[in-house]
Amino acid sequence: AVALIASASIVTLSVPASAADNNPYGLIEPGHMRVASLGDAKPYTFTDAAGNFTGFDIEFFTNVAHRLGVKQVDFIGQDFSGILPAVANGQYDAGVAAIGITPERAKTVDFTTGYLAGYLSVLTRSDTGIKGVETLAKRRMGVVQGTLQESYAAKHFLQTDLVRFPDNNAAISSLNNGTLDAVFLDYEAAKSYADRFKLVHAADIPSFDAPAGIAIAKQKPQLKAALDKAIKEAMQDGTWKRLYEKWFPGSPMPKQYLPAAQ
Ligand SMILES: NC(=O)CC[C@H](NC[C@@]1(O)OC[C@@H](O)[C@@H](O)[C@@H]1O)C(=O)O
Repeated sequence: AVALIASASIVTLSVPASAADNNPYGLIEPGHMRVASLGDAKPYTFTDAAGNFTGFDIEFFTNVAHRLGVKQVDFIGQDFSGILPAVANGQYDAGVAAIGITPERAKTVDFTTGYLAGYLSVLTRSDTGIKGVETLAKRRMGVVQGTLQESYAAKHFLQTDLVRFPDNNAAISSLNNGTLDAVFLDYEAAKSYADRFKLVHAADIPSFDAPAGIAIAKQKPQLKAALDKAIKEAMQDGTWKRLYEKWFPGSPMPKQYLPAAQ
């Protein structure tokens, strides 16, 4: 038999050096970042009265992006459950919204090093009699789809009716109109909604094993390395501490993000 020797001609598409140079982080648009975030997770990420995104995560990320030389950072509101898939498919350069780093989520996206560790909190009304997690049985509790609160509640609050919502606002309005007995969300957001609507803090569950990180698409090692470096710099020069005190006044401060003793 005649052996057909296939001559594989290897075509190397050489990307012009300039293209690689002016977009080392593989951004959708060089020098510009499109970031998926939330409008209703005050004080982490939210839109103010003028419709501008602000909050701890927003200001911290913007500071970090500027350290990468990225001048223009645009935040776009998304339902939480849509953020990671949209970051993974390149619709956004990053996802920033107090997104806890977990092995499950790291199958879809890559995360930077963590920048915020805190609690998951149960929020209720003063008339429900809910005092702690033991009093959640047979009650209706709202969670935002795709959050750690959803997976934690599904695993641990087996006697509780879980109702899934696209965002915090929808869940909180159901709590306020009485169709829910509680909502399970992040500690600082719970505090903000409690102040605004005279709601009551019922329980805090530590989530230190899943600190919030910046979500980026996989296969972007230069972007990840640059973001990690900038995050560490922002912690070391006291930026992180200043922003934490600005947005979470009076809250216990995790030690691991403070300037290391020189
Ligand atoms: N913005 C949201 O609704 C995110 C909800 C939820 N945040 C959990 C968390 O990242 O919030 C910030 C810190 O307290 C972390 O320790 C915590 O895991 C999550 O990642 O699912």
